[in-house]
Amino acid sequence: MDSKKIQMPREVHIGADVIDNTGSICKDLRFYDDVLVVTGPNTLKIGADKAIESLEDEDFAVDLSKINDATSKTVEKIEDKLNNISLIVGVGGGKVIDVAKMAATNAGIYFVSVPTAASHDGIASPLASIKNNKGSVSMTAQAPIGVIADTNIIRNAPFRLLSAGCADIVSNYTAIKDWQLANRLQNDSYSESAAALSLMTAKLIMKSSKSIKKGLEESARLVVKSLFSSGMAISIAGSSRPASGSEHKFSHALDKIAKKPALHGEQCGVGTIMMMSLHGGDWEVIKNALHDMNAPTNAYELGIDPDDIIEALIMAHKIRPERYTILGDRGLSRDAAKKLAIKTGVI
Ligand SMILES: NC(=O)c1ccc[n+]([C@@H]2O[C@H](COP(=O)([O-])OP(=O)(O)OC[C@H]3O[C@@H](n4cnc5c(N)ncnc54)[C@H](O)[C@@H]3O)[C@@H](O)[C@H]2O)c1
Ligand SMILES: O=P(O)(O)OC[C@@H](O)CO
Ligand SMILES: [Zn+2]
Repeated sequence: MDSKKIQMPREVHIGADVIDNTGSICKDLRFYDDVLVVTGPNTLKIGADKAIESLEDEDFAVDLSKINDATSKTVEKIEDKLNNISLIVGVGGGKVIDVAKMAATNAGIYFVSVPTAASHDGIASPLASIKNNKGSVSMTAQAPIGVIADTNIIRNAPFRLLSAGCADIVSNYTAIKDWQLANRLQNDSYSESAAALSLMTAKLIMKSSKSIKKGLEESARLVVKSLFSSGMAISIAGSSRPASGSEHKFSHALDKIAKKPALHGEQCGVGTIMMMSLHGGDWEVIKNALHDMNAPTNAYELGIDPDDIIEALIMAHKIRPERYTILGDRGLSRDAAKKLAIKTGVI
């Protein structure tokens, strides 16, 4: 049997105000050289400023880069700024984390993940979703050496971001069904332990759907821990298969088609409702749980034109065609796509 490599973070810090310990955590991780902090336009004041202050208090020389998207061009721009830098600290949402992770991987240096929102399960995973001229590509990257998730910042982030994180976890249900199908029909390699961890995480978040509340530290902590364990399922599998199937293809297609896409997790949640119906599963349970979590369940709540939903359903199978799912090789016809979206109340 082939050998297997599993990458995990070395230290994970979850709690109120842990961002103020960024400097000492980086010292404990044995870093002492120059550090580049990567952040986004909204997250500089919310998080990056605090991380920089803490790093400077511990005598790190800190450089700063602000980014707006997660494209391969932006990754290259960050790589160009890495002279004498031995560590990148990414402070922000999923796009910031992915760019920082990918640039550090390409440059052969380390990366610390400081999520300011619990909106996606890439906070600790060894993958980065980067857009290039072919669309979104899931790229192998180094797992962060450390994760610093400040639940005070995360609980005060717009509640929509937390709901999106829950929906990204709910999508594990259809991702696992797709993975099992690909294993049966295409002999794709499958990991029982990765699938079990991914499903257990999705079940836990579904069970808690009514108790996840705006502004609560306990809710922020629960979602961060669940995103972390979903990311660990990705680590064990060595690919995003335990957390990304047909519902993610639909979301990636919407990112290409919609004038103003919704949040990644929100789109994946709506995709899960429809893909669960295609799998013959209980899509109403998924829909009700998403509703309880305040996540969108239809085109109107996503702020997306119903015609774009249909187009994305028709295009979805062409995204990452090597990843076999319930959409098969030919995907949905226009009539079937329309029927599915109407039946599930998405349009
Ligand atoms: N690498 C992986 O394994 C993985 C997993 C899941 C998702 N992803 C990727 O992550 C991205 C989605 O992440 P996202 O939903 O965070 O999107 P995003 O990075 O675009 O962030 C959404 C918005 O929230 C803002 N924001 C973040 N924290 C905030 C805070 N505390 N207060 C106010 N605003 C805040 C950001 O500035 C941004 O405007 C997608 O590109 C997706 O493909 C990657
Ligand atoms: O490989 P992708 O489809 O980008 O998926 C990664 C992540 O979004 C899983 O939740
Ligand atoms: Zn996702």
